[in-house]
Amino acid sequence: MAKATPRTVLITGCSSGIGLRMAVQLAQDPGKRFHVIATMRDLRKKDKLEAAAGDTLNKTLTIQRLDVCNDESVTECINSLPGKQLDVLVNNAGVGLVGPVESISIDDMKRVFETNFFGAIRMIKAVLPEMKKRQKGHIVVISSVMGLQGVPFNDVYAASKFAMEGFCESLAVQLLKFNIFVSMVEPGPVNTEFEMKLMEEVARSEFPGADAATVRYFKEVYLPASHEIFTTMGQTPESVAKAVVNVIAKERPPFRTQTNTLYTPLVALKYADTSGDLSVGTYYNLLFRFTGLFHLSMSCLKCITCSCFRRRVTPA
Ligand SMILES: NC(=O)C1=CN([C@@H]2O[C@H](COP(=O)(O)OP(=O)(O)OC[C@H]3O[C@@H](n4cnc5c(N)ncnc54)[C@H](OP(=O)(O)O)[C@@H]3O)[C@@H](O)[C@H]2O)C=CC1
Ligand SMILES: CC1=C(/C=C/C(C)=C/C=C/C(C)=C/C=O)C(C)(C)CCC1
Repeated sequence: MAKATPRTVLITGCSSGIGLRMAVQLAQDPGKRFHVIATMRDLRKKDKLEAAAGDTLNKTLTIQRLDVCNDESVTECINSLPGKQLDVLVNNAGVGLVGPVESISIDDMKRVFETNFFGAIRMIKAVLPEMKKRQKGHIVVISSVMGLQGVPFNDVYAASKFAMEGFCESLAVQLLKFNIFVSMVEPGPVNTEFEMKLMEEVARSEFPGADAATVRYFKEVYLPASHEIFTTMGQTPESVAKAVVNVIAKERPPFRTQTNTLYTPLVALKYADTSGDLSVGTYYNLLFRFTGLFHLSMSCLKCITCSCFRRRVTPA
């Protein structure tokens, strides 16, 4: 039987982290099912991807410039594709933002929405006409657990991911009529440059406009706890990439995929109590009341939700 033509997959934000790993895993697919257009806004950063891509470079993986915040850049990149056609779009490019809201300028907040929300929508708008014409396509969004459940001091970042979730939940229904699938991938903390970039910004800020108590809660309570979460629960970008490859490979891809089972119970709290008090109260307790016991409570959480525990309760 003749081999199927590889599907063209365009990924945004491939200079580092999850984007880079997704690009490489798809390009190295043993069945050669994909041709990857790995994009980044600054081609001076392409060395790391080139090295990781190895001999797939310019075979199953090509690198192109694309800034999701720039109309011309997006048009130029899409127009350069044969027939302007794309089978899978992976919206991965994203930026974080942490800190007390009082100290964050509206311009900085807008920058987060420009990338995480409008950037992804700019991409979706650019590929939809062709996908609809061909009645075929898959749009993947690297959302976050913070697109489902807020986390203190991440208010604006969480809002940008919630916005994406609402947008895609609405769009997915209409697109099914055109045989186009939408998939949200929701990782918990992932050990990429993401956290380091945030910590660099935090180190530079003097938190203008925020009161001393809030700054103290942020620096002395939230930051160490958050670091602990990345250490105890953080996934590798490779494992998130693997989850995305599985989603892309499915004939009927799921709408939602959480990649970190350790984090799932924290998200589930809001569905267990529709008043929302259970999740707000639990986050409050974890952050402010059990701070001394934080390490222990995280270990308990890990124990309750880890896969070895599940294995014991699954019938043989
Ligand atoms: N790390 C984590 O804990 C989690 C991350 N996520 C999400 O995963 C995605 C990838 O993040 P991750 O790999 O961790 O972080 P990285 O910081 O390693 O990667 C982010 C990527 O986005 C790119 N990017 C930023 N702005 C633009 C833009 N305007 N146009 C094109 N590319 C851009 C960056 O490029 P450049 O190098 O030029 O800045 C970089 O390649 C993001 O959407 C993030 O929100 C979700 C859950 C958890
Ligand atoms: C779970 C939890 C916390 C931190 C969660 C963090 C830091 C999650 C990070 C998720 C990321 C980085 C998603 C990216 O999109 C707190 C508030 C410390 C204490 C309460 C319980």
